[in-house]
Amino acid sequence: MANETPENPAPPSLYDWAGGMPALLKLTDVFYAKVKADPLLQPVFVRMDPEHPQHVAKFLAEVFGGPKAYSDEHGGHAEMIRHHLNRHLQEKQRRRWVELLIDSGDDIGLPDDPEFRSAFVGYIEWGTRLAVINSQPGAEVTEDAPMPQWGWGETKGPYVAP
Ligand code: HEM
Repeated sequence: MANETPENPAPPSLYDWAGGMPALLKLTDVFYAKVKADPLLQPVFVRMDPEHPQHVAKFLAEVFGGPKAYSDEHGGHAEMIRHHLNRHLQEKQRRRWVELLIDSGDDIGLPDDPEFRSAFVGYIEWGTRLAVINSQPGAEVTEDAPMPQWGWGETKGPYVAP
């Protein structure tokens, strides 16, 4: 961050604020259990790879400023897009995906300060809408698409008590 000083350090990454890899692994574990039991989403994930929850946790970790494990081990952004091609995802399925992920965040005690949740939901809205777009007929993969990097956005940092 450009203006950081010892008195005014850079804010933590969303990854660190969320609780790092243990929190994201717990989040996707709880989330995909809900997905598998959900009538709208169950058919979409019927052939889900058993490691899918861990892969998505690594993807989220990287987007939120954590280790670059999804890029190094699983093919990066292009590979994520490839998994969504021709899935014909519908808006109502996207909405349910978002709802269940937020519910899972509450279940595992993900930080619930307004600043974190606003940044988290901002990414989830953006990412799920892209997933739907990339699942429609004719969508193509851009091989060198960079991994998104998500920060605090307009809130500029975590909640600080008055
Ligand atoms: C922020 C939004 C999203 C992110 C970050 C995300 C991330 C990912 C990643 C990383 C993979 C590949 C996993 C791997 O490498 O094994 C994947 C696959 C997949 N995603 Fe998403 N996804 C998002 C939204 C959605 C939505 C909204 C749906 C459906 C409603 C969806 C359905 C799927 C399906 C069906 C697969 C393939 C699962 C399998 O065959 O194992 N995704 N997603």
